[in-house]
Amino acid sequence: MTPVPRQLHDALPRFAARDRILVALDFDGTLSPFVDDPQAAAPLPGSVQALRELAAIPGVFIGYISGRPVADLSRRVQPPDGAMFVGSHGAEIDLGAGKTAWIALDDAEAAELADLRADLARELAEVPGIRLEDKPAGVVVHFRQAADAHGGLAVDAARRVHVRHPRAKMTDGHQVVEFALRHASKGDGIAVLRDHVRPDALLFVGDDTTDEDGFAVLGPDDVSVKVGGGESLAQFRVGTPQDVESLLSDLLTLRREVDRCSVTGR
Ligand SMILES: O=P(O)(O)OC[C@H]1O[C@H](O[C@H]2O[C@H](CO)[C@@H](O)[C@H](O)[C@H]2O)[C@H](O)[C@@H](O)[C@@H]1O
Repeated sequence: MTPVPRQLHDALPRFAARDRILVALDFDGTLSPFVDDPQAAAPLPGSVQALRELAAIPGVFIGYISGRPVADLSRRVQPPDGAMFVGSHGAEIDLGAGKTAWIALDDAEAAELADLRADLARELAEVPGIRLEDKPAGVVVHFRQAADAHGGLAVDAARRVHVRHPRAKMTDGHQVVEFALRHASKGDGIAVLRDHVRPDALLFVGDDTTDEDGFAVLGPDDVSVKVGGGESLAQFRVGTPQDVESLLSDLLTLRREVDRCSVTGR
């Protein structure tokens, strides 16, 4: 684990000292390092442990916010009790205690998705190393395992398909192009979590283009952290999911101290 950058290190104690804090995390590229097979992605153990221990401290709430469907995300993150989930980039919500919003496509949307998927499969049939991932309201073209030139061909093919299916939202990600028939965003998801928890401050950590919608809805008391390079609205930046482990471990130490002082009155 590497130490968290100086400015973020200075901001964490203020965040940790607020009464109610919401710790919200993206999954792929943030809690989990990227891997070739999306089904093999797993959170780093230090982050899993820190989140479990944070969740057990009064006033701390944990939320996972991902492009993955909630059913996949909630199995994969090894969550603490009481954790909340935003999946499919904001289109699915699980706040626990039956407070859920699932995607149920109507017949026209289901037919559109089936057409879109078939169109992609046809266009990509001759491109080696491409994998399609199905989601409740969309489909993802993965080219992490393709040669660079083939990745370029896959992106071109995806753009051609998009012209024929303009109702779908197309988003570029890390070695993926994603199509979705429901146009929610991680900003929408964060708004739902905020409304539910009513925290004094919120920390959101993410690495991808879709996480920018989350950073965009944060306020002056909140803390935003981008993982990796590229343009970002986030206030702070770390390099890797291993750095996120360090960040969560530091936050745990700080919040334990806040809790200890509130119990002993010192
Ligand atoms: O919002 P996230 O939790 O960051 O999810 C975004 C997409 O992540 C997954 O794809 C990414 O991770 C894969 C596994 O490491 C990697 O192979 C791929 O190249 C990455 O783009 C996931 O498969 C998608 O469904 C998510 O939308």
